[in-house]
Amino acid sequence: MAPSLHPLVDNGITPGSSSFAGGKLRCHCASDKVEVTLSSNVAHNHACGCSKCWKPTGSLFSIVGVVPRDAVSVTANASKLSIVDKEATIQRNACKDCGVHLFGRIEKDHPFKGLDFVHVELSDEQGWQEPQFAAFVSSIIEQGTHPNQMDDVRAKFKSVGLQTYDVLSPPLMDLISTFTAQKAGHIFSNL
Ligand SMILES: N[C@@H](CCC(=O)N[C@@H](CSCO)C(=O)NCC(=O)O)C(=O)O
Ligand SMILES: [Zn+2]
Ligand SMILES: [Zn+2]
Repeated sequence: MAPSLHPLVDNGITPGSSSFAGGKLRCHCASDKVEVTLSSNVAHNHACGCSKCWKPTGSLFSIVGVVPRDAVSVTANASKLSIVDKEATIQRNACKDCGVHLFGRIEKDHPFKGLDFVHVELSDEQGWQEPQFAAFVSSIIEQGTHPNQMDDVRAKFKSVGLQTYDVLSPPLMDLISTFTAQKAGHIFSNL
């Protein structure tokens, strides 16, 4: 049987709703769940194959999107949260008991500072933006996927309509490079 890419991808993509304005994320604990309330839908939602993003058990990919950090509030059991790696660019706040990542925040100077990374599958509401692309696809090899499986993985994403990238999508790569160029003194009008 083919390995699961992610439950939100394996059987085809369900479109989200453009009028959806957010909802609640909850960790996997049986009781005293950490709850995070989002007052916005996500953007740039994507499958991520990197080793750092939280994935459900048995899945090769995470599904992760961004929301403005002002749209994120911890509304229950905040004391169970702990930062996985304080040195990482994205400080992933995980539940100490079940390990689920509730939100990832960037504190350092970075093109994505101001955006928090979240996993919409932690919500039981419908309407979240559907995955738009697959990122860091080759990174799954670093976690043990055999290189000869990569054609199948990329073909599966293609079959559900998702483009694959080995870093991020072109719009996000352009944002990163624009930030780097501005730091170097380039001035772009009409951005
Ligand atoms: N091959 C590495 C890649 C790790 C990586 O750079 N991950 C990206 C994407 S996370 C969501 O798209 C990143 O921005 N990381 C910053 C951070 O995690 O702090 C691997 O697989 O580990
Ligand atoms: Zn938990
Ligand atoms: Zn990732």
